[in-house]
Amino acid sequence: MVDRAHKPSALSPSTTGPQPTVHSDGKKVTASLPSGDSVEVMLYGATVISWKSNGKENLWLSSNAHMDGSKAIRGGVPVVFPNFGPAPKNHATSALPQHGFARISNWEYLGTTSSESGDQGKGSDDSIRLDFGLTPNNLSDDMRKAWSYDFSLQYSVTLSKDGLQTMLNVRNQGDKPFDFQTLFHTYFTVPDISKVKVTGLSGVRYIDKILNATEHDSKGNDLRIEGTVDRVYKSFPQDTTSILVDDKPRLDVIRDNMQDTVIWNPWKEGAEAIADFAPKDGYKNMICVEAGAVNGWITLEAQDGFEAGQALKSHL
Ligand SMILES: O=P(O)(O)OC[C@H]1O[C@H](O)[C@H](O)[C@@H](O)[C@@H]1O
Repeated sequence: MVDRAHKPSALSPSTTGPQPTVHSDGKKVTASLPSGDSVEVMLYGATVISWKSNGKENLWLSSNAHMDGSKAIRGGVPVVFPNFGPAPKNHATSALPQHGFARISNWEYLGTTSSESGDQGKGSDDSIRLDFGLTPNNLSDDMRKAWSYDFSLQYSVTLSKDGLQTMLNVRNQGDKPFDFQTLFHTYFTVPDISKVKVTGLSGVRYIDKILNATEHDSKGNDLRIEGTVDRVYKSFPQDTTSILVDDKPRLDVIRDNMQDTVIWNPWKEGAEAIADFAPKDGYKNMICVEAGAVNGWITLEAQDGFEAGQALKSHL
């Protein structure tokens, strides 16, 4: 799957209608649709750093984010694998850093597929998929030693009008099972956190990481952010979590084969303590809604595969 030959960095122009454009400079892949939607993905971490709908940004990116591959990128959509949070002691992931190695490894760009559904006029492509791959060959020696399983990841980022889908395909290429967690650590930008409501949490139990990881029942359907929030909502009955601004839908996160969602805002104190979080009052303009499989571990048998993801919809 990830051995697929590299594809050309730009699609050839066509006479059939407006076409998506794709550009890769070896560090970043950028794709745009005729509708004014665009996405930028760094090969470092396969981190989506920008997703625009109609030219308007949906994601938050720290102005102090490290873009040189020296540290996980603070903002956008970092990919968490194979452990979420600090790795537990006495576990196969114990020697790995917080949130694993996927967000701090250099991925390969595998190529592009565009498709037409006819919505934007005859002959025009209205979605474009960018594929990225990661295998042990792409890991640093330290990471390979710390987690020595034979795996492959294919990460597909599909841009469509008002939508972005991210799908992760995990394969165990080896002869012994491994356990993993995964999550899309999506930082959304919002105009004013005091006007934000998160819905779709009704009836979901959560682990509150700032209350000694104690478990609670969500009260009511809506969550307002009025201080530090760091919660793992687990085993959702419903697929969609939404961000509303002034009671109007702004963004939807639709899980596909992922049961959990982390809601995180570091607030003032947290932002102060995170060196690459800038500006320091940026917590007023962001919220992380992180779809994942992080409550417990997924065991992948030898030669088995797992696929899961999220579809993001923008109402901007
Ligand atoms: O600072 P990072 O390693 O990027 O982690 C940022 C945050 O990620 C998740 O949302 C966790 O639930 C938080 O506990 C953590 O602080």
